[in-house]
Amino acid sequence: MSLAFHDVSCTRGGRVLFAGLSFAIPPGEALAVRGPNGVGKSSLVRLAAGLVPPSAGRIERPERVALMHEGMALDHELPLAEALGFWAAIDGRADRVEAALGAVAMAELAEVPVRFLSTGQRRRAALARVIASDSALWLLDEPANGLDVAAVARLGEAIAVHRAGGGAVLVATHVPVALPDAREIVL
Ligand SMILES: Nc1ncnc2c1ncn2[C@@H]1O[C@H](COP(=O)(O)OP(=O)(O)OP(=O)(O)O)[C@@H](O)[C@H]1O
Repeated sequence: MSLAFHDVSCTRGGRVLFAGLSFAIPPGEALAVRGPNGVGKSSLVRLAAGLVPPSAGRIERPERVALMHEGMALDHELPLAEALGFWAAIDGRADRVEAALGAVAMAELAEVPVRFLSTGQRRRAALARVIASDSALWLLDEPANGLDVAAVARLGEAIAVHRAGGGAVLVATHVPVALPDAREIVL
């Protein structure tokens, strides 16, 4: 099992966002989390990542988890490939940077400093960081925000490749992202 929530409750700012939530994402599977603004999608992703504790219940996750959310956490001063390489080296996967840049169609931007990237390019760079990490579980919070149609399609392809290799994915999204056979939770 890649990720499992057992009777999980989430309370933020004294308000219960959800309670008694149970689901599992086996290897190779995807789960889409949908719902209106402020309902708790990002909070669910943060719980899944272990960044905030559940107010009740238990969460199982694999050792290697990759999180993509609003912040990008790439060094703005470094060329893109180097900024990605910093994190990939920590993950012991420095050899994956080139392929990850190719998967998000950014190979030609490898030498461009991160601070010059456009909004959509920054999202794609964040996805490249996830791809390079070679983590069993991807947690993607609004990964399609700011992406053009072609980039959304490549996001869908990257997810499909990850799943075909036995990876699991949780996607919180407003935008339709191609997730064939994905289960869905509506908060
Ligand atoms: N650290 C916090 N302290 C208090 N309240 C919080 C905290 N973090 C989130 N909240 C509240 O919890 C609720 C859910 O927030 P969350 O970001 O999980 O929603 P969301 O479904 O991802 O929304 P959106 O679609 O707008 O991204 C919101 O009302 C938010 O104000």
